[in-house]
Amino acid sequence: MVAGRSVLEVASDAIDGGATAIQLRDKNVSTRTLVEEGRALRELTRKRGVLLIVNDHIDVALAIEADGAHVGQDDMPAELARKLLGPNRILGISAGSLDEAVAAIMAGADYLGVGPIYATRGKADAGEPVGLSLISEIARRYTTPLVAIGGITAENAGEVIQAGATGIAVITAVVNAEDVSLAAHQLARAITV
Ligand SMILES: Cc1ncc(COP(=O)(O)OP(=O)(O)O)c(N)n1
Ligand SMILES: Cc1nc(C(=O)O)sc1CCOP(=O)(O)O
Ligand SMILES: [Mg+2]
Repeated sequence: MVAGRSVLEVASDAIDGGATAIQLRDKNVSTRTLVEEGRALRELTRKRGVLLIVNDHIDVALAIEADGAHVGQDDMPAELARKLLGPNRILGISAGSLDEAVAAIMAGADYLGVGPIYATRGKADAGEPVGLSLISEIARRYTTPLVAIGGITAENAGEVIQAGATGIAVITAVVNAEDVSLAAHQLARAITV
């Protein structure tokens, strides 16, 4: 459940609003439950033609035939994640510094999750905001797609894209919204150039 709504309902409404990828990120459930959520999301995302990425759990990503997985600096090492996922699934890797970005690109990241851009309530251990300059710095040097994350709203999403991000990843501004579909729509509009 997310803010009183099922994971499936939130994802479906977000897709209605324009989300092009859904990340299954649930820190508080058993692997069994994660697989159940993942299977339901796989069916939904296939039907709706959007990507499904599993956070942290490469085994679950493979088990539910997700499009890919996302790992951070404390998760499965990137090289092993790539090996386990194979060449065809999407591998996203978190980067909170230029050094981490370079290492992730060398390890075979298909995209980088760069953040936290702004202060966030979506991740307790996210650390201090890195700001837009890290996005610009990575974008100047590399062509790997950059997904900006952390404190992103419809109000600041435009400047994040202007700085060089390819896309945005959002929790609070979507899942806590009264109207999830409208919130996703406003975010999608804010990043449409
Ligand atoms: C798109 C995207 N970017 C970054 C993260 C964060 O991953 P991580 O640092 O492993 O932190 P947790 O999400 O696992 O708490 C992400 N999930 N997605
Ligand atoms: C899951 C996550 N990862 C981050 C990072 O910096 O890697 S920030 C974050 C939380 C994003 O939530 P919100 O959209 O509510 O700020
Ligand atoms: Mg992680």
